[in-house]
Amino acid sequence: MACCCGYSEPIDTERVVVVAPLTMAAPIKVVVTGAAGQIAYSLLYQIASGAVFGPEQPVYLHLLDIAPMMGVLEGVVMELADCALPLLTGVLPTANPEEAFKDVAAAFLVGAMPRREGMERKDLLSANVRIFKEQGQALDKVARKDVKVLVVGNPANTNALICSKYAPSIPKENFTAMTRLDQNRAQSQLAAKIGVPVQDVKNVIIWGNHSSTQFPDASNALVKINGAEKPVPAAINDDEYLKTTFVSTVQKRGAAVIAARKMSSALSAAKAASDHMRDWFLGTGDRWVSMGVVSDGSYGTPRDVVFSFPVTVSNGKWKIVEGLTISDFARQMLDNTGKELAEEKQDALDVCKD
Ligand SMILES: NC(=O)c1ccc[n+]([C@@H]2O[C@H](COP(=O)([O-])OP(=O)(O)OC[C@H]3O[C@@H](n4cnc5c(N)ncnc54)[C@H](O)[C@@H]3O)[C@@H](O)[C@H]2O)c1
Ligand SMILES: O=C(O)C[C@H](O)C(=O)O
Repeated sequence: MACCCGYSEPIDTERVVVVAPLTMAAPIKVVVTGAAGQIAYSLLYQIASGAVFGPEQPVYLHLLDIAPMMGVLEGVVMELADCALPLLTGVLPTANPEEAFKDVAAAFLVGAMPRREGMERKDLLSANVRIFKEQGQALDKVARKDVKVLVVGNPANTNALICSKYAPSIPKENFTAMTRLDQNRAQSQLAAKIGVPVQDVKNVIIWGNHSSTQFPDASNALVKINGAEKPVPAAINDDEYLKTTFVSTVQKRGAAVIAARKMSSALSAAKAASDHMRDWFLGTGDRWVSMGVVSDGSYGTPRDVVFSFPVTVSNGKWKIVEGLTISDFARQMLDNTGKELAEEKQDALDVCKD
C-alpha cells in the first residue's frame, strides 16, 4: 500500500537515509556492444527509458565499441545525458571488453560487421566470429554468472554458439540469438493479410537459423477475430500462400530492407532486441516467442547448434514449447536449416582455431 509520500511503506526517518524511492530496485549493469553503431542508436533509448527491464528498474549502461569509434561514442553518451532519463543511473563508454562486461546482468552483443547487398549473413562469419570468441572469453572472466546474453551481430546463431563455447563458466542456457525480428516480421505479414491489428496474432514460430533457410511457421498461430480466437491457417484459408509467399517474404525481408535503405535494418532490429530481452527478464505468460537457443535435439534438430525454437519464459528461464506436430513440409524445412547451422558451426570452429 503506498503512503502519501509515494513510498511503498511508511519510512522510519530516524534510521533510514533514503537516496531513491524504496519502490526502485538497485541498478543493474547492462552492456551494449557496437554502441556507436546504427542498431545501438535506437536500442539505447529503449533500454534507458524502461521499455526493456521495466519502469521500476534503474540501469547502468556499459557501452563497448572499438577504439576508433570512441569519438562517435562520446556523442552518443552526450545524447543519452541530454535525454534526461530518470532510470539511467550512469554510463561507461569503453573500448575494453573486460571493463565493458564487468558485473553485467544483461548483454546485448550487437557489435559486428553488417552485410551489404548481395551477401548472405554467413558471408560475415570469418570476419565476425572472432569478435564473439574474444567476447565470450571476457564474459567468462568478468560478467555475472547469471548474465543473460543476446547475440544480434550476424551470423547471430553461430556467433552465439561460439560466444557460449568460450564462456564455459556461464550456463549455456544464458546465451541466445535474435530471431525475434523474424517473428515480428512474420506476425506483421499475417496481421496485414488477415486485416487485424498486429497484437491480435500470436504463436507464429521461427525455426532454425536467422538466415534465408529459416522456417517461419504459421501452422500453430492464432488470431483474434471479433473477440474469438481462430487458427491462422483457417482464417487465411490459403495453404499455398503460407508455404510460399509468406515464408519467402520473411526469409528475405532483411535483404529487402538492405536493397531499399542501402543499410541493414536498425530501427526494427533494436525493437526486436528490446522485445527479446524484455520477455526473457519479465516473462511471456502463455504466449510463445522465438529465440535462438542451444539445441537439446528437440524436434529432431541437431544438438549443440543455436537453433530458433518457440519458447515460453517464466522466472527468467526459457522452455521450449513441446508436443507440436511437425508436418512433412515442416520436417524438410527444419532439416534444411539445421543442416546449414551444423555447417556454419564447423566453419566457425575452424576460424576460431587460428
Ligand atoms: N539478428 C538480427 O535480426 C539482426 C538484425 C539487424 C542487424 N543485425 C546485425 O547486427 C550487427 C550490427 O548492425 P549495425 O547496423 O548496428 O552495424 P553498424 O556497422 O552500424 O554498427 C556496428 C558497430 O559495431 C562496432 N564494432 C565492430 N567490431 C566491434 C567489436 N569487436 N567490439 C565492439 N564493437 C564493435 C562498429 O565499430 C560499429 O560501431 C550486424 O552484424 C548486422 O548484420 C542482426
Ligand atoms: O539482413 C541483414 O543482414 C540484417 C538483419 O539480419 C536483418 O534480418 O534485417
